[in-house]
This record gives sequence, C-alpha cells and structure tokens, in this order.
Amino acid sequence: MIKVAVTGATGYAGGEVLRLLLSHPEVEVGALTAASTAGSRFGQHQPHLLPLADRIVAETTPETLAGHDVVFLALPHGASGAVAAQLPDDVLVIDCGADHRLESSQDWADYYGGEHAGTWPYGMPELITGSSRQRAALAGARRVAVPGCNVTAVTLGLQPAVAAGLVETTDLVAVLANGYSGAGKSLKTHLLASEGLGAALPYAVGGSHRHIPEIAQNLTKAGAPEVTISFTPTLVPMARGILATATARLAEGIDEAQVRAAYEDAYGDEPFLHLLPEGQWPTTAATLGANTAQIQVAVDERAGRLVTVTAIDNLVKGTAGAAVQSMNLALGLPETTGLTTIGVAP
Ligand SMILES: NC(=O)C1=CN([C@@H]2O[C@H](COP(=O)(O)OP(=O)(O)OC[C@H]3O[C@@H](n4cnc5c(N)ncnc54)[C@H](OP(=O)(O)O)[C@@H]3O)[C@@H](O)[C@H]2O)C=CC1
Ligand SMILES: CC(=O)N[C@@H](CCC(=O)OP(=O)(O)O)C(=O)O
Repeated sequence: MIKVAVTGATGYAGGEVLRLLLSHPEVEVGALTAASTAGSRFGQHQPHLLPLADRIVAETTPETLAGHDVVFLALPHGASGAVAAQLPDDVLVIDCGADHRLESSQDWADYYGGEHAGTWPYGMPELITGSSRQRAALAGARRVAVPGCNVTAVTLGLQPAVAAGLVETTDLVAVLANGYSGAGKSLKTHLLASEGLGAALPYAVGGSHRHIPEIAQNLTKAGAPEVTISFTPTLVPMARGILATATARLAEGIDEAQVRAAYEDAYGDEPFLHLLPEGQWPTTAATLGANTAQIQVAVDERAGRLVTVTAIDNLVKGTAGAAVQSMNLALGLPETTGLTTIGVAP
C-alpha cells in the first residue's frame, strides 16, 4: 500500500483529497496535519469522513510527515515552500496551492508577492503541450503543482481552439460563476451568509485575479503566440462548482463544424473531459463529486466569437481530483484509479 499524509487536512481542499483517497484501492491514509487545529479530533472538522473521525490532527512538522510515500500539501499560499523543503527528494509531494505553479518569478511577484518558491511539474494531465499532453511530464515526477480551479475550467474550455489556431488569443474573455468553497474555510467578512445567500457577488474585477498569469502560461503551452484575457469571477450561492463561460474572437473563415472537430479531436480520448452532444449545456450540478469537466462550444456568428462553457467541481477536477490523477501518473498507476466520473446531482 502507498502511505499518504495530508497537510491542511482540516480545510476544504485537504478534506476533499482525503475523501478521494479513502476510496483509492492502493492507498493507506497516514498522518493528518494542520496548524491551529492540531491536537483536536479530526471528526470535529470533517464530519463527513467517518473512517477518520477518531484520528487526532497532528502538527505539520518533518517528524509527523516522515515515513510517507506521498505528501499532499493543502495549505494557504506561501506556506508550501517551507514544508516541501523539509521533505526528502524521493517522497512524492503534491502541492494543491499556488506556490509552485508559475514559471515566471515576475508573475509570482506581480500577482502574489513575496519570494517565489520555484516551479514544479504542472498537475494538469490534459494540458496540450505542443504535440503532446502534460501527462507525459508527470510520469515518475516527485514534485507536482496542482492547478488553480478557475484556471482548470478556463484552460479546458479554450485550449483546443487555441491549439488548432481557430481563435485570436489576444482577445479572450472569461466570466465565471463560482461556489463558495473555492474561497476556503477561513471566515471572510464579505462571505457572510446574510450577504451571499440570494446574491451574485463579483470579485477580483479588473484584471487583478492571481489566476490570470497561470491561464496565460497554459494557453501559451497550448500554442498561443500571445495571450490577453479579461477574467471576471463571480460568487454565486452554491457550495461547490464553477461554470466558466470563455469566449474568443474567431480567426477568419472558421465555422462551427471546424470548432467541433477540434474539440472532438482534443478530448475524444480523455477519460475525464466530456464534450457534450450538440444542444446540451454543462451544469455544475452534473459534475459535483466527480472528477469530470463538462464542456460545450458554440459559434456566435453575429459577434464573430467562439463561446465555450465548462463546468467542473472546484474541489474535485479543480483540486483534489487533479491531485490524485497526478499522483496516479507519477507513481505509474492507471490514471483513473480511485477517481469517479459519477456525480451526485441534483
Ligand atoms: N478550495 C478550493 O476550491 C481550492 C483550493 N486550492 C488551494 O488549496 C489550498 C488550501 O485551500 P482550502 O482548503 O480552500 O483552505 P482552508 O482555509 O479551507 O484550509 C486551510 C488548511 O491549511 C491549514 N493551515 C493553515 N496554515 C498552515 C500552516 N502554516 N501549516 C500547516 N497547516 C496550515 C489549516 O489548518 P488549521 O485549520 O488547523 O489552521 C487548514 O487545514 C490553498 O492553497 C488553496 O488555494 C486549490 C484549488 C481549489
Ligand atoms: C470562490 C473563490 O474565492 N475561489 C478562489 C479559487 C481558489 C483556487 O482555486 O485556487 P488557488 O489554489 O489558486 O487559491 C478564487 O477565485 O480565488
């Protein structure tokens, strides 16, 4: 069995990693670590993970993380680098946070601030990288940086069109509806139920969201010569899920049949990516609990734009599912082990 520790185990991302690991046939769950909750009963924080309820949350130290084959980091931004530096090189470390995703230290400084911890192989197996896919870079890896959830939705929506040269990549627009769990467990005053229930709240408006350089990094890998994207997320009253509507100006003479063919080619063999039949639109509900992305495309002829709609569960395909999928690839297990395409709608 593969012995796995999870840091940030009491948070949303750590909890979801554990939910998936509990049904992974090759995994034994080892240490559960956190910070302020160390010493408390785990079931107090994640009451839905009954098999682990009587465990005690440990501190996040080299000692508590020793003796594991895999360590998942589900910590706030900026905390992963120091923990990872204390772990042996032969341990597989999978960072759900942003610290190791960006290749440009300037992008890190501009959008996050502070010292850049470095760049690890990127945990999006389906990312188009020239004639290959990112999964090739994950085989045998011992450090993996899991993508941001918004980034996953927008990248999966746009990359087939970008890779096939069907759109102008300096005219991209993405508007997202986001569930509250994406913001993490810690209380934020603007997320009080009295303000959030029954309201849609835009945030990080005007090009300030820290996922913008990560999207640009991905679409550049997929073949974009230059990327300019207007990105606007919106909190909506649901616990989980992202519905990303991403549009792009079409290149001259491109029609809907060419667009559909590009998406069918790109995603036809992907186990977790589903281009829906024509006329059916993605909903967040259809992806909840599953490691799937549902995608649909259309051509708006009057506007001259490609319209893509992508639904994911931010905590599964957007975080924990991608993390476990990357673990499988890194360890040489079948990529789909322990991951479901079955959702929990309604
Ligand atoms: N929520 C989401 O949809 C997504 C989250 N992520 C990323 O995953 C990471 C965790 O996010 P999320 O689960 O939402 O956050 P939460 O606020 O829900 O949880 C944070 C966790 O980190 C622990 N923690 C905080 N500081 C430290 C520290 N210095 N050392 C050890 N443990 C610490 C907390 O422990 P304690 O409670 O004991 O203080 C808690 O278990 C973030 O980097 C986030 O960006 C990525 C994609 C999507
Ligand atoms: C609703 C909400 O606040 N969502 C978060 C998503 C966080 C995430 O996916 O990713 P990181 O790991 O990069 O933080 C946001 O948009 O910032």
